[in-house]
Amino acid sequence: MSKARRPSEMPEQLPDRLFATERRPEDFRFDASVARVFPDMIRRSVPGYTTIIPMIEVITEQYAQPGSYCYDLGCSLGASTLAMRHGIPYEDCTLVGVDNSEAMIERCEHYIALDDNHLPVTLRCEDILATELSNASVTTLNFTLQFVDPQQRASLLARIADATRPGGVLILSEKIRFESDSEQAIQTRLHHEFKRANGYSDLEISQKRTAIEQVLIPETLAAHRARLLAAGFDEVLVWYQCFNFVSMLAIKANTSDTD
Ligand SMILES: Nc1ncnc2c1ncn2[C@@H]1O[C@H](C[S@+](CC[C@H]([NH3+])C(=O)[O-])CC(=O)[O-])[C@@H](O)[C@H]1O
Ligand SMILES: O=C(O)C(=O)Cc1ccccc1
Repeated sequence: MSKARRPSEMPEQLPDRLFATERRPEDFRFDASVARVFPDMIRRSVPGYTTIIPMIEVITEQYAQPGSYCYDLGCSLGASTLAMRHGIPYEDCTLVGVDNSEAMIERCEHYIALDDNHLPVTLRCEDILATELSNASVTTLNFTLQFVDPQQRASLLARIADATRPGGVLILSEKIRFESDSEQAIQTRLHHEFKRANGYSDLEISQKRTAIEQVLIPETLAAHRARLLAAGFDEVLVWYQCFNFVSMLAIKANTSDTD
């Protein structure tokens, strides 16, 4: 007899209890245990995530160009990829999602297949530092650059800017740090209060903090801005901020604007 399947092959999603009991300190990794709880984890941990995702659709609709590539770098389970898919108004655009976690990409394939929009999506299980980029109109790094080795960030952004057409954009969402120690302390406390309001205990907050310390390296808004401009973008603006989480839009001017 054939095995009963969950409706439409929906991957199993669990609540995030990864840090609820005492565990030995180990660096955070995007493995299968994180992939299983990821939708719950990111929604309860990142202030503004549930607003940023639908806005990625709005921004993509504004900046996608016919016959271009749209990239979602660090696509995880495809929330930002699907937002881009729904925003792209041209059938001849190519949408590419890239993530180097096999567990994420495997589940992402299921979510893409369940979605009601049928623009083809190519998923690459690759390092975004090595993935090929060209002819881009919209590229998204939705909370991914923060996990890249700081030494590698400038060359990645330069590669993205080089691959971006005139009038194209990079949507860059990041956890940031602040130059002022007092602002850093206040914004961090507010972020932790947000997590507490979403049901995380002090133990979960403190163990997760230790686990991400060496792998999620936040930078200041000024550092992001300067590096995006040096990489070849012409304008950088913040379109969203909640506590220490921001989303920026880096724009390549239209050639007609710069003449
Ligand atoms: N060098 C790398 N190459 C490829 N993938 C990478 C790399 N470094 C990290 N990743 C991947 O980047 C993703 C970051 S999560 C993105 C959320 C998604 N954008 C969303 O809108 O839901 C953000 C977060 O967890 O805070 C993970 O899936 C990593 O495997
Ligand atoms: O949970 C946190 O404290 C964060 O800073 C955000 C986060 C979300 C998902 C994976 C790693 C970090």
